Amino acid sequence: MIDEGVPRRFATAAGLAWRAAPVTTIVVLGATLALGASPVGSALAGKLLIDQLSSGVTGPPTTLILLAVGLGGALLVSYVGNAAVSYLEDQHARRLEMIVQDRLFGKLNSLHGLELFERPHFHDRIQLALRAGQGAPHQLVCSARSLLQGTIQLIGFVGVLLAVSKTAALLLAAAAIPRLAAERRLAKDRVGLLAALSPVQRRQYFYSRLQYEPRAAKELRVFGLGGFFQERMRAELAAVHVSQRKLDLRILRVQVILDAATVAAMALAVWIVVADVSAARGTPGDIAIILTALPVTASAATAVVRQLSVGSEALLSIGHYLDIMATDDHRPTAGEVAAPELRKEIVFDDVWFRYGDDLPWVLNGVSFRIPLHQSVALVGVNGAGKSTIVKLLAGLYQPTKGRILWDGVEVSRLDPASLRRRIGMVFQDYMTYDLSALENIGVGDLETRFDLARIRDAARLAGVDGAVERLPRGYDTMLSLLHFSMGEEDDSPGVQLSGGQWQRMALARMLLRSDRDLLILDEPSSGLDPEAEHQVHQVVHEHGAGVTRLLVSHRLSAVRMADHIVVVEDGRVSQTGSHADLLRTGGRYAELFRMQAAGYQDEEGRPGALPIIEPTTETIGTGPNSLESRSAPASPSR
Ligand SMILES: Nc1ncnc2c1ncn2[C@@H]1O[C@H](COP(=O)(O)OP(=O)(O)OP(=O)(O)O)[C@@H](O)[C@H]1O
Repeated sequence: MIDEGVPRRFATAAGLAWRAAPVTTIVVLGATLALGASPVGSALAGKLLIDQLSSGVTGPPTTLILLAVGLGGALLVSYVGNAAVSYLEDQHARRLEMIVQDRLFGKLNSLHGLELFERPHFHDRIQLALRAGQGAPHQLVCSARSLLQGTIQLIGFVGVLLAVSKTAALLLAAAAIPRLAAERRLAKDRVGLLAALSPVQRRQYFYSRLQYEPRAAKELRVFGLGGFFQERMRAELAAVHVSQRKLDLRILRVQVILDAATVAAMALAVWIVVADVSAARGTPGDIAIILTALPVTASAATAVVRQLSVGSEALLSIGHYLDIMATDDHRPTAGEVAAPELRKEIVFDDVWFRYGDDLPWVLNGVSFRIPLHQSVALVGVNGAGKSTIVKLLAGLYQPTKGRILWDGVEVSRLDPASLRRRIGMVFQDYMTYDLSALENIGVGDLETRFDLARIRDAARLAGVDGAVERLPRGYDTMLSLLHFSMGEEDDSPGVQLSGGQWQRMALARMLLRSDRDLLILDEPSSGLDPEAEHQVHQVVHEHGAGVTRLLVSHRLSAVRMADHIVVVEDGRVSQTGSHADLLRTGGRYAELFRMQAAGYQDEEGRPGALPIIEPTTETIGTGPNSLESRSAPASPSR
């Protein structure tokens, strides 16, 4: 929320500006003082020149020369100085942008949980903070500079005006007061509108992206949805425009009234001075300086008020930046203990969880154990809570009630980064990065991301090495439909893998971490054909032997190899045991298993063309049936 105090916001902006470029800040400050004084200097030099020439007294030529040089110098400072300061400000703005961006993204990357990233409000706040972060500190620095420059100018000219005519000076000052109040109000309205429009703009962005993203292009064309989303995008944009137009109209109305009042005050002031000079209460130089000073004073006053308004708008926006920087992960105990090597077991002890206070319970007291060096498979129907269990174990959410224990220490007390270094994981909704094939696997372990030999080993185990080798640039091929073009001319379509091949890339990414304490595989083979799926599980089984594993799969033929099977129903554990135990005792698992097995049997009850797969000793990556000798079905898990 934007409830940070103005001094705090100002201190933040000034601190950022100073850290971005201290020398530039000092130079700009000095130049600002000179620029603020130069118009007053040139006006005074002009008045003195005119008075000197019109007095008829022939003074020494040195006075005239000095006045002319002074006038020229003041003009030079204001012209050249403005260009130089504007150059320095642009440099300053870039450094400021870099610092603010570093801090904002540093903050976002330091948030360990997923909760915040799934909230629309948080996304709106990020957008506002990014916008504020990019523009507001610089806006504030510029307006502070302009304010200083304008104030010096104003003080100088008001001094001149006071010397020439007090009434004229007071008149102009009076005209500036309502402008000040109105601009402050409008600044608040502008920032308020920005925040109010954020959700609308988010939706508009979402609908617009759908119309050009390659991932959505298929369905949009097949279902003929282009016009539908275009219309929705249009409606959101129209709503944005209506609100903006309302504010623009209000600003226009206020400004027309204020400008008219200023012009009237100026006309009155000129009339007063002209009357004074006609009555021999002034000199021709007074008229010259008043004619220069009046418009400059009026525009300096307007500029000062405007800069106050721009500055306060920037200060309000900085509230959004501070808001994100102050965001916490609601993890009061996290980070106290570095995750130790797993020596005994992981225990889910009466774990309850729901995704929000107003949402239903997803886990209702889940308890089970994952003993060291053993494999546990989670089984259950869609929505039973399996992926939620997995995400809780990885520390991406915290249990609402109950405990998850890593060798007796609550996972919520462990430093999340150290915990994740001990885990290798494949997600059900794995990522497909717009990076090279090498990096797509290499990001699984950043420390060895350029170690081609290790990456190839992982790819071979996952059965995708051959497919990658056949790509136009092998492991250096960019895997992206919208690949990062190498130049203007390079507009060839990017390379994409099939759904199954992508899944194997995700598996290879995890296999780079197969030396970790715990491997978590959430539906690692859903996009693979049955034989490939069996082989993937075989690899995980053989390669992961001796590693503690948690596996989620709907294919019960794949989980039967697990040491323990945990059946999850409606957020509860309904059965545990080995495959044989569970078949013997009957119940939900036996029911599901028989149902799936029946699908693979012919009418006489014999195994059909796709048998329930028993573990074999076949090695992945070699032989005619190796994964990579066959192309995977194009059926991504998402
Ligand atoms: N981020 C989320 N926010 C709110 N609800 C969620 C979220 N993720 C999952 N859920 C809900 O939690 C319940 C359990 O989901 P979960 O993904 O854990 O089930 P699952 O057993 O893995 O299902 P599947 O077999 O379909 O993958 C579902 O009702 C789902 O709607």
